[in-house]
Amino acid sequence: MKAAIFDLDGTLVDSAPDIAHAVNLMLADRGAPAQEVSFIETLVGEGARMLVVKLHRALGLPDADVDRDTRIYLDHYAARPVADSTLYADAATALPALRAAGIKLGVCTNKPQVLAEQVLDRLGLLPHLSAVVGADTTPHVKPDPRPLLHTLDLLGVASGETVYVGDTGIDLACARAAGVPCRIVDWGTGRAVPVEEPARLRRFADLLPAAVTAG
Ligand SMILES: O=C(O)COP(=O)(O)O
Ligand SMILES: [Mg+2]
Repeated sequence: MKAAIFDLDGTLVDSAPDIAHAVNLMLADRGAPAQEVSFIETLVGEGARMLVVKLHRALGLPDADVDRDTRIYLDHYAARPVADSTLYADAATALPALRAAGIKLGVCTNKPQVLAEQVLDRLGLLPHLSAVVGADTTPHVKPDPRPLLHTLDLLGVASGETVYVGDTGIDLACARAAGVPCRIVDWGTGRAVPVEEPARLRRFADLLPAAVTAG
């Protein structure tokens, strides 16, 4: 394996508290009731616009307001992107170890690129990454395979030489369409995704070549 590419929200970063904070500020702006973090977390993974589409459907808010409310939500989020977000599992130690083992690292997320880079920087992961591809880096978002294929290009690796690590069926579908092996994390929303045991990832260090040889 020459490279490992990670999804961001729900995979590397538990960003649900900050996303929920921004969503609830947007809902307050329009006089709608605040929602639980655990509910908002289930709406994440298909990009900011789809989050707002799903929220509007659940709350009976008009579709016509989706674009405006997406902008308001993203403005709130960009103003306070990393107040309560934390890294999942052993991300802080395993990513430097993977890089030290000569494995190229990238992120492919449906979060806007600049916001993704800010979050990754504040949580200390950005220096370990050779590529960050976001929702607006290419004209496409996951599950379209093209953002992931673009990440492979930036890393200079082929689909069979890498692994994509994610937390949703969107990530699985994207990886399958790109011909990239996929692992689904065993935390957060990843737990609800039905995958065979070999595709399950319990800690990032299990991606290390030594962990593979040790069985
Ligand atoms: O849906 C989003 O905004 C981002 O989600 P992702 O990092 O899991 O792709
Ligand atoms: Mg995710």
